[in-house]
Amino acid sequence: MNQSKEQRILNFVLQNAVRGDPCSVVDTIDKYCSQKEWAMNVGNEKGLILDKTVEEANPSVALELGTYCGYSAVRISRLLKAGARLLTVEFNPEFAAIAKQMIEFAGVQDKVKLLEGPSEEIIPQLKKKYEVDTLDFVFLDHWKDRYTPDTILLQECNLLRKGSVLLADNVIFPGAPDFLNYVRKSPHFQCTNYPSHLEYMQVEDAMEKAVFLG
Ligand SMILES: O=C(NCCc1nnc(-c2ccc3[nH]cnc3c2)[nH]1)c1cc(-c2ccc(F)cc2)cc(O)c1O
Ligand SMILES: [Mg+2]
Repeated sequence: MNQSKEQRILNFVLQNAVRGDPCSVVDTIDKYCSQKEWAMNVGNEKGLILDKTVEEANPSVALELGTYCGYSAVRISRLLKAGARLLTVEFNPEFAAIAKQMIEFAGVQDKVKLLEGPSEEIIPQLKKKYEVDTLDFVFLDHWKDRYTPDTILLQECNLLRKGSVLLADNVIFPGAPDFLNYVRKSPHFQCTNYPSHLEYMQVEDAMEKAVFLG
């Protein structure tokens, strides 16, 4: 049975990155995906925007929607203060299995909890089952048509507080036009756009930051 692209990415990391070193895992994935096979990791250019936004928010509890191979889970968790945690949601069991190994190899498993299932099922469980009060930071990088319904669901579940930071990937390509419309028109969000490029390509993309105003 031939390997999946995601398995090839993981194998390249296991053979070329430094175990327990999140930066080397991130750099090794970027090396593979820019030189060998494109993959939908946030990448290094948008990754720097992600880094700055996480550092500014300095979250105690962060949520990621769309784990994929775990690139941004490793990237985010390497910046978390002691005791802070990242919950990351992945729908696809094959991706989740790869991400779990990627997270463990990077040595960030104590900061990251990987939740398998659809976001619309997991978000309503965060308070009771995963002991979340409110979320300080949310990275939206899952199916682009889920950004808006899940942003509404987060509010309905009282998971956002004044100052909660949402950061959305791919608002230009593949695009999340309804999400941009929703947060920019809502009186409950203060939005900032960060023009960038699609990971490993010269195609225009952007990230959108939406701070919840309560
Ligand atoms: O689809 C993307 N990302 C989503 C993966 C995912 N990984 N997990 C989920 C999930 C997780 C819980 C969910 N709950 C309900 N749906 C769910 C979906 N979705 C994506 C696609 C591209 C892309 C660009 C150019 C192309 F030519 C083709 C593709 C670029 C990107 O940066 C992306 O992020
Ligand atoms: Mg993305």
